[in-house]
Amino acid sequence: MQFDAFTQTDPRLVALVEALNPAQREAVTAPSEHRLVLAGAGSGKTRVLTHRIAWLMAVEGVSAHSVLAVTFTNKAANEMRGRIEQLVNVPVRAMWVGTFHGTAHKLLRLHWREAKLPQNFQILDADDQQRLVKRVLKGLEMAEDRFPPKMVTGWINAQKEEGRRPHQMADQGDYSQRQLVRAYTAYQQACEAQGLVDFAELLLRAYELFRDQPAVREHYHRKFRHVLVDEFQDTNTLQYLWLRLLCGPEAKIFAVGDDDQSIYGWRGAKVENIQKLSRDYPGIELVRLEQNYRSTGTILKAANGLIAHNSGRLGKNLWTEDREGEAIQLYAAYNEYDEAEFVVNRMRDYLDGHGRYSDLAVLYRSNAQSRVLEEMLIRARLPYRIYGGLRFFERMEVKDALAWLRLLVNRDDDGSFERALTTPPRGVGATSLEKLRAFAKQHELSLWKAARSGSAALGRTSGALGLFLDQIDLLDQQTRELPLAAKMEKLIERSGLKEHYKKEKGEQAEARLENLDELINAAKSFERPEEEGLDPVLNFLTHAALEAGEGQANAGEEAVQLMTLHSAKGLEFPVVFMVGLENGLFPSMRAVDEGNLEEERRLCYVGITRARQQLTISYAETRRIHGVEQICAPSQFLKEIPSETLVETRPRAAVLRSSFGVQSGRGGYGGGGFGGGGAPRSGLGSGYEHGNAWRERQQEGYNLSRPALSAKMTAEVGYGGYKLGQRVSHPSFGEGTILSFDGEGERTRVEIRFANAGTKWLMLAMAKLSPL
Ligand SMILES: Nc1ncnc2c1ncn2[C@@H]1O[C@H](COP(=O)(O)OP(=O)(O)OP(=O)(O)O)[C@@H](O)[C@H]1O
Ligand SMILES: [Mg+2]
Repeated sequence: MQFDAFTQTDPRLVALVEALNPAQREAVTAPSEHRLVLAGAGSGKTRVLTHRIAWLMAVEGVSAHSVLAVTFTNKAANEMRGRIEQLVNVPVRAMWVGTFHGTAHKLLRLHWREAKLPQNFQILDADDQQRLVKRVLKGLEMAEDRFPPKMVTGWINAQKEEGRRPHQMADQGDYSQRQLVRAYTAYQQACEAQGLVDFAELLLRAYELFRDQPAVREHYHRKFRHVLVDEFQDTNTLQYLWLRLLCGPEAKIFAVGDDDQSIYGWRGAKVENIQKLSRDYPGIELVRLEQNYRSTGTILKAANGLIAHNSGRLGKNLWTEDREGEAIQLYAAYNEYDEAEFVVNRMRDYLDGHGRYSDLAVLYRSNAQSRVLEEMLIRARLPYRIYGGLRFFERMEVKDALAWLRLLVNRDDDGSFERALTTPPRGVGATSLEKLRAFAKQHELSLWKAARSGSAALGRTSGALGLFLDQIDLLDQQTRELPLAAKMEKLIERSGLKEHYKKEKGEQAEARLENLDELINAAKSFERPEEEGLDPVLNFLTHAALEAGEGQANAGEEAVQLMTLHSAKGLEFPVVFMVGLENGLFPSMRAVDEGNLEEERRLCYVGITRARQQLTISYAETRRIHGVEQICAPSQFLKEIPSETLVETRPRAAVLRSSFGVQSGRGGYGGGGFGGGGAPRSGLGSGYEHGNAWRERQQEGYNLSRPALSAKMTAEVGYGGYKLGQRVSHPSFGEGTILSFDGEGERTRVEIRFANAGTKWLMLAMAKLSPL
């Protein structure tokens, strides 16, 4: 049916199609055919999908029962349902809208018998799954060091995601592979026996249900006449196979996606599914949307320019009618604290102009980056929410490591005692722990004291426990004299936590290890000399406890949003900060090593295109990694973004920043050595001014290394003749590089990274340095 006929008859339908451009309208109102909407970010794909459903219901008389819509997150599913209800003005509870996992779960609940599951089957979450795999490995006498449970779990999940069952792999591969298949078989048997279903199994079971049960398949073939999928580029092999099975001969597929936003290849997503879809449904109508409605001209130009560096794209041309808008602000921070402070200051400026907290989003590559941002947001009393994740000090691995530190400080802290005793696991089981608890309670002792009592009542437990107690005492002795960060580092190593999380493998493990490293960085920042007199360990633990309970906004409350670039997919915000654009961080070292630079570039494209009006990009010239200040090179993506869309922002000379010892060395450069300056100040960012140094540097080929840059930016300033980036020699510590200064006059302190003695703060006046 053509929309024109309706525009005159029903005002609701007028509204439905009026808010669409001709290409979108065409996609929404076209007769039912298979359709693939392939279009760039912000071109209205999700909007078209939602309107399509509303149109089908309102005009084509399609019942809510016969629609299946698959989205990427539960949140997106809820929003989509709400939007459709608004458009058609009736509740659409009967409609199936959800994620792939959610839909599979629903099907298995409804058809547990055909799926050969017990009616009350339970979902195994990632932790439970891991534990079960561990038990299975033990039963098979497969050594944990050769087959770490985390690795085996990951392997099993990957098989399931490719649709492979153990029997299909029998007698294949080398010895290790055959052992893994043996573990998969036994694990699967254990799940079946106990009525347990893990996440990957949800999808595989649902797929097999459709494959093996013609009655079920045909029922859904009759039911679902319209199957709509958002973010199609990130479907994996099994999801695609399942979609194909779900769609009967009468069903029409409506898939929307963007090959330039495929960012889950590392998790098995196959962007090739886009071509596959065209091959498997030869008559499929391809729709292209080219007008972007989200971002300003400048932001779009930056995104287009960046993504043009990828090869093998399906190609599209995205434009906007929107005004050019402000230039993208680029900020070269001295270090991560300076970067976070800058972000918070810009947020304050925006909020002063009566903007809302929820307009603001900070996007980062790695989860661990949130810590410093959180610290600054809490200080600035800006409510924030971590979208799709936990606050830094609430993350499991961070709490695990802190439990060990707490226990060193206070052996009678029962919570920390239990946590440290059981993570990493050391063979003290639940029954033994129960016995210990009972004994402690009965004698009114802490768990530590109860365990130390060596009571016979604790039975066999005492062996493993005794070892643990001795380990804690020994660690305490060994680390007593160490500075806080070194102590933390040693604890993370010696407790076995690092090894424990390493075994997990994959992106998740990587994130946990990064968080543990970040914890060492956090500890380092508590070694500040100005806080001498206060015990840094206690100070640090108090800080961690307080931050875990502060700042985060409650659900529904207005808040600034923090999230990884991956979780930002599909979302949009008026003001976006993309932080940490440094080689090694973004693009991540791992991605580059593994040849996934193009996926990283797509991730950057996703980040840029989340912004509606303002985008600020930043990188730090130095960043603490493993507690050591490292000099960073700006991300290669910065070079790939058209330079005319960027303008460099820098602190004004008058604003010598203060609060975080390590960063105020930056004070030197506001005076002017760095680049051209001279550009008019923008109305935003009152403490900052904008220059065209960036452009000049680009013209220079932008190949200055960081030390060269640092030297350049401080060329005209310095403390007592010393400059940032300068090489110096110290009578005891040897040669090093100046990283920052703090304080003034006689009280000036200098931070130096020594080649053989680590990084140290010294009083400049006393330090007996000589320039090299
Ligand atoms: N025809 C239109 N008129 C006005 N606004 C529109 C139109 N089409 C889309 N928009 C708006 O543009 C923004 C981007 O739309 P949408 O989120 O649907 O894009 P998308 O293609 O799904 O983006 P992404 O690739 O990031 O998922 C939304 O705010 C949407 O409401
Ligand atoms: Mg979308």
